[in-house]
Amino acid sequence: MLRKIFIKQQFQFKLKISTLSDYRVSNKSLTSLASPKMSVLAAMMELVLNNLTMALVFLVVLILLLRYLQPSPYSLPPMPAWNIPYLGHIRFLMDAKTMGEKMYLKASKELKSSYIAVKFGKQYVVMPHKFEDLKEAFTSDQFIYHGENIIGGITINSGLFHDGQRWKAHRRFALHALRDLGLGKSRIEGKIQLESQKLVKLIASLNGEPTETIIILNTAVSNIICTMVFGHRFEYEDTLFKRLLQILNENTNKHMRPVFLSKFLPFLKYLPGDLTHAKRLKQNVDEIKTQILEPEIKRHIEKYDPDNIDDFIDAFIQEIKKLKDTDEEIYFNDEELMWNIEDLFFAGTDTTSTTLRWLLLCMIRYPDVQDKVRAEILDAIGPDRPPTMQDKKLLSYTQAVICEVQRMHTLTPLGSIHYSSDQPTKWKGYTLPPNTALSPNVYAIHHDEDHWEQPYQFNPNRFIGPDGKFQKDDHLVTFSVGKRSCLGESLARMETFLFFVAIMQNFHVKKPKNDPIPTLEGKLGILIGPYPHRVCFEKI
Ligand code: HEM
Repeated sequence: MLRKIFIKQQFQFKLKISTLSDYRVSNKSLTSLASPKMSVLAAMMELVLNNLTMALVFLVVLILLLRYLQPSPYSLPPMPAWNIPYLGHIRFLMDAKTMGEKMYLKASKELKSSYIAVKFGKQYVVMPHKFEDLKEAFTSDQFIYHGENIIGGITINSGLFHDGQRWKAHRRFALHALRDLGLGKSRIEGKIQLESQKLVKLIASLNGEPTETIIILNTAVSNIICTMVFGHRFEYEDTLFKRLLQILNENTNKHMRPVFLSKFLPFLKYLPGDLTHAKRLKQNVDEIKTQILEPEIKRHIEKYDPDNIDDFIDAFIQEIKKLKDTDEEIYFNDEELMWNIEDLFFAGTDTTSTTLRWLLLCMIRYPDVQDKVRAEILDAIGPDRPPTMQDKKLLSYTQAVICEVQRMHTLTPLGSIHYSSDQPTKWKGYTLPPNTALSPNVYAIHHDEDHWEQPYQFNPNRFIGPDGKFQKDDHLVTFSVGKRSCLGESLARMETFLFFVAIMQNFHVKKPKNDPIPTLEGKLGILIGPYPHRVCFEKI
């Protein structure tokens, strides 16, 4: 073998010499002016110069290749094939219809591992596909970060979605403030009841004419956040309010997904135009800030009365005053207040209204289920009395339907992305690189055959226990788990229940006679929601 290599090298050397002598013969201008030794040197120089570009390209490729092949001090869970150098598994991001959840599930099955890793650009992402692994990861402090908020080169500021001390201070404050303002108590329940009666009135005024549900449901749901944050609701025709809803809707459905994707492929921000939608998102956020939030905050500061804390803004102003000259002062000022309100609107509007839209769509697709829900409601509370949270225990089937819709139509199939710290992290025997992302495949968890019987079938009865009563299931992780789980979970549950029951108590939900049957496939945005479709509400 060695001999073969030696002969090959001798042959290549001879070839080089002969190439040089050929070159000397052909290039007379050089050889005629110099000694034979000099002419060989000059020919070599020219050859090198002529091939310098090639050599440079070769060198760069070699360096990149060596860096790519360099053994890593880190180890990762099994990775799917087709990891393109420097781009990674971008094929998983290419599906225009889904977040790739089904492809990751397929990869996890092929790799025979319930957790896998993928790479986008330089970013490693670990993906648990089982409830137990998600719970373990999110209830520890290992993946408690949400990562940097500089996206597409633009700072998208945030209080409640931030990290470290700032996030802790804001989350603690928001939980206390929302509780003191009546979350979990009858105060907020009364406001939701009032809003649901307004919604019922609005729907009744349509006289069974077909309507898109996005606007009316968004209006009702965001009025609850307005009541909590600003201390007042808006009339449905209010121009400013309509614009606020339009912006919120645009951000969730058009801008937020490309912005989040650009977190993984940061080079996109160098391309011309606004490919990442970051500029448009920022423009919208700024409009909400200047047109709605700043005037509201100003109004609250002017009328502030410490003995009359009515809403979230009042409570925040009180906190600013309380924490003046303390270490936490930096987290409580007008600017931080603004970001906290933005977060509450962003997190608390489309999530709840999209859940309600899925519920109504499923009632159209499963009329027997709709009839059973209505029969239960009418039997328990009759046609006139507005529902209360006390009625929940009487409405087991209705609760089961809500859970089944949340399971089948997961709003966030890849959950919310968390990150590890800036140090290597030990996880399940692997050493993950600093700032590894963790994105749970919630779709896979909600369709796990080892846990759910016939997971692809719509069957509310899976949430009914042997005693015929509603039975909750921890594997339904709509609001996530752990320290970063949804801050508005109890509000969202209350809203979903009270709005849904009020609609079912008053109307038959149908598709318009000549419209096609609305699809159960989801439309991709930052959440997965139903495709636009029209609904007829027939008064009972
Ligand atoms: C059906 C409605 C809702 C759903 C499905 C939902 C779901 C979620 C999910 C999956 C997360 C991510 C948790 C994680 O990072 O592990 C989250 C976070 C959050 N949600 Fe909700 N949510 C809903 C309604 C609301 C409402 C009404 C509010 C506000 C009042 C709200 C406020 C928040 C906030 C502030 C966070 C960030 C928590 C943190 O990082 O500490 N959500 N939500």
